[in-house]
Amino acid sequence: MALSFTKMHGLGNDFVVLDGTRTPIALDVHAARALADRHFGVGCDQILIVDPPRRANADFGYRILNSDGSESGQCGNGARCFARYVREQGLTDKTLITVDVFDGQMTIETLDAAAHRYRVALAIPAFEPARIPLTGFNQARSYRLKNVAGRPLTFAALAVGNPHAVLRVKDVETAEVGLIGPALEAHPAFVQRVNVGFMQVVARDHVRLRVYERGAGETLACGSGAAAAAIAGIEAGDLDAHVRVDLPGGRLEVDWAGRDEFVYLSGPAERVFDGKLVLS
Ligand SMILES: N[C@@H](CCC[C@H](N)C(=O)O)C(=O)O
Repeated sequence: MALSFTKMHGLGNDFVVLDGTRTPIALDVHAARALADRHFGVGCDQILIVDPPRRANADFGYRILNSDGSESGQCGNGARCFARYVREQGLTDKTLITVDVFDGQMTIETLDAAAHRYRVALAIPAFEPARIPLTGFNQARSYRLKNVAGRPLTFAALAVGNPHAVLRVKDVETAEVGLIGPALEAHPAFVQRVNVGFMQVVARDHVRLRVYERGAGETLACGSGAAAAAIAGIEAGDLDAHVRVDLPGGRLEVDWAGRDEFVYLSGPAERVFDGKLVLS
């Protein structure tokens, strides 16, 4: 049996995209890991599956699997690639699509089809610890853990469909991403693990960011991480409502008008190649 796929990326955060609208796609942890493996498989940070909608008002369903086989409720860079994919595969010609994600819905707008730029209304951020989920704390602007990889750590925490911790650093280049990232990702306070962002504030409308992603390690860009970092900075009073986020793979734009509002993420979506997997 052969399975068609498309390799895509958003600022180097790379994906294998599969169409599950015609034939249902079930990938267990082992199959997902094998597909995402950069040496023995196609290789990617995440696998994105386009599903039929789960609710009457949606156009599609969206499943996201990390390279370690775990499932996530959100992938911002993937959402832009998703929109490009469904249009180019002829699955829709809409310029505004509504997509069912794990625990909600998001809309994705084509800003410029020729330049492949998209804007995603990602989620209304959640700050309540139970919704992140983060245990052992009451809701606060910042949280402190005494010992993460031997260091005391202060961070903001929120969910935008998936969980994020955001740490402030002086310089993203020298941030201890490889040490703190995996230690906080797996800290027992985050019962479903967490994506860990390291944010350097450059100006009120500009940050630099690196993200150690849950289930994938450090990536060249993380869309939901960019949104979470901008929100954390806006909540702290250090950033304005429009933020340019520079990641190792390039720039994303985030807009957030405040509590109870959707956060918007804008950026590119690139198609790399199409292929066929022969499944034994
Ligand atoms: N690359 C993503 C986030 C993918 C999921 C994440 N690793 C998680 O487990 O929540 C993005 O662009 O948002």
